[in-house]
Amino acid sequence: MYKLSQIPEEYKKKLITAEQAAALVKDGDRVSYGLGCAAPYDIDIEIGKRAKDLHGVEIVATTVVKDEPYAAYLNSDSNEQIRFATAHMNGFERKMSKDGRCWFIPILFNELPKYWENIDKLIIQVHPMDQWGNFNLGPQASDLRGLIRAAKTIILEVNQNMPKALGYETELNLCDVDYVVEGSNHPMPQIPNRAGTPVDDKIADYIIPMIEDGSTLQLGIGGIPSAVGRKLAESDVKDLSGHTEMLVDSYVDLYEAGKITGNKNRDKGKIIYAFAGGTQRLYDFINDNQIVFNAPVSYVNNVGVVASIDKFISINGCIDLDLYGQVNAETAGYQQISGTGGQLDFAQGAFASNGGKSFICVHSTRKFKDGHVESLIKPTLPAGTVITTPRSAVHYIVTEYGTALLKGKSTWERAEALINIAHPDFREELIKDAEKMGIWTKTSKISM
Ligand SMILES: CC(=O)SCCNC(=O)CCNC(=O)[C@H](O)C(C)(C)COP(=O)(O)OP(=O)(O)OC[C@H]1O[C@@H](n2cnc3c(N)ncnc32)[C@H](O)[C@@H]1OP(=O)(O)O
Ligand SMILES: CCCC(=O)O
Repeated sequence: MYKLSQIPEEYKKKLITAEQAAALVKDGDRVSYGLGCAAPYDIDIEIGKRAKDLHGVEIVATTVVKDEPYAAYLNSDSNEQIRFATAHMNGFERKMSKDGRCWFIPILFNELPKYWENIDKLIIQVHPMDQWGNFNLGPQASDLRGLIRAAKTIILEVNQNMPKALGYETELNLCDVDYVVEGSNHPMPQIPNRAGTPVDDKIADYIIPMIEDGSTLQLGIGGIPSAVGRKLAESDVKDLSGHTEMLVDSYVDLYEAGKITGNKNRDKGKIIYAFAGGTQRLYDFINDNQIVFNAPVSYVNNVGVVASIDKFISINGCIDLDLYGQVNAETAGYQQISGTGGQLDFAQGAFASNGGKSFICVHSTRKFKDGHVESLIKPTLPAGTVITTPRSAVHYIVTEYGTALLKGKSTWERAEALINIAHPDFREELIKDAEKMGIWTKTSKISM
């Protein structure tokens, strides 16, 4: 630790330009850009300028909330110069992956801080330093401590727009930092809540009556969880709390609607979260606010912690599922679309909670670019598909045709429950498939 009087001098000694920071990246380095809003802007631009002269650099980042390609990617020509890896894919990571430039790291999100090792340079954006020499890490405590532990060199890009996130393990002291860059204060990534489609709304309408007063909510990313948040804010349900991996604008809506009392049996009065992504309204809500409490994902997504919170409600989306109830939330065949993230953590934790429920939601069909329509409840999943939540861990599946309770159900009961919430145009075909698969009985009841 530095004495208070040493801090201004030490800060000056560590202050470098973004260009100087980028020059510290050496051939063969493994560089991390952190997670969520932590990804740097100015230093990334400078690394981009050097990209063609670099060899064998790997940039690892789990952006989730940022949908803007890195300059390091845009300005490099090949993996010989810079290659990328991520524990979760979003739009531009899917593009990098299609180009053969980005690899996926399969994770259970609650374990992520423990995975990190051999990070040569950790380069992240932070909130400006306070008088005690502490930099607030912004709203992504998530896995950052794991990265800090594993990093040989830590370079901070200070961004005055980064909200100050109160919580646990949210500060890094100047004495533990190697270099500081005062950045150009890029605005925070803006991710508005998705306007729900009529199908999202129908799905939300099935879920809302199953949420009791006094529940604690985890809402995931995507249109359906957003629709649930919006409709809950307009509903009669009351006395809600938040404990969520990703903090999104829906929580501000619920708070403003007077729905959040924080009256839960653990971390009373706090909305607990691992990382945030939303609009400026969300970042303003987070800034220096004791009500929203940022914590590492090893706590937030810990199955035991989630299980210990009564009436825990987890709502997440998926890409497709099969008649056994195996859920894929991350691939389209061989193509990685997203990631396991915390889906399995919350599915298990919510089911184990007293009065808890876990919902995995999906539209019954999808219309593809060439115009053909497929049922997203499939007899078996296509080759290459990854199982995100195994059938044993799935509680409720919800489509716009209703809810299917899978826990404790036999294979044919599952097939029956799932076909009943499949699109009516596909039910007959699915029954034939279920018969072939030996998971159908003559007594099964299906509404056509
Ligand atoms: C951050 C959190 O969610 S915390 C909660 C726990 N974590 C998780 O559940 C992680 C796994 N789940 C997820 O990532 C999401 O719920 C998803 C991806 C399954 C669904 O999210 P949504 O935003 O509703 O999905 P959306 O319909 O926009 O699809 C996302 C992308 O997948 C593509 N996609 C979706 N389904 C398919 C499909 N069957 N075939 C091909 N592409 C598909 C879409 O085209 C879109 O890609 P694009 O943006 O490049 O066009
Ligand atoms: C980084 C994990 C994000 C998710 O759970 O979707």
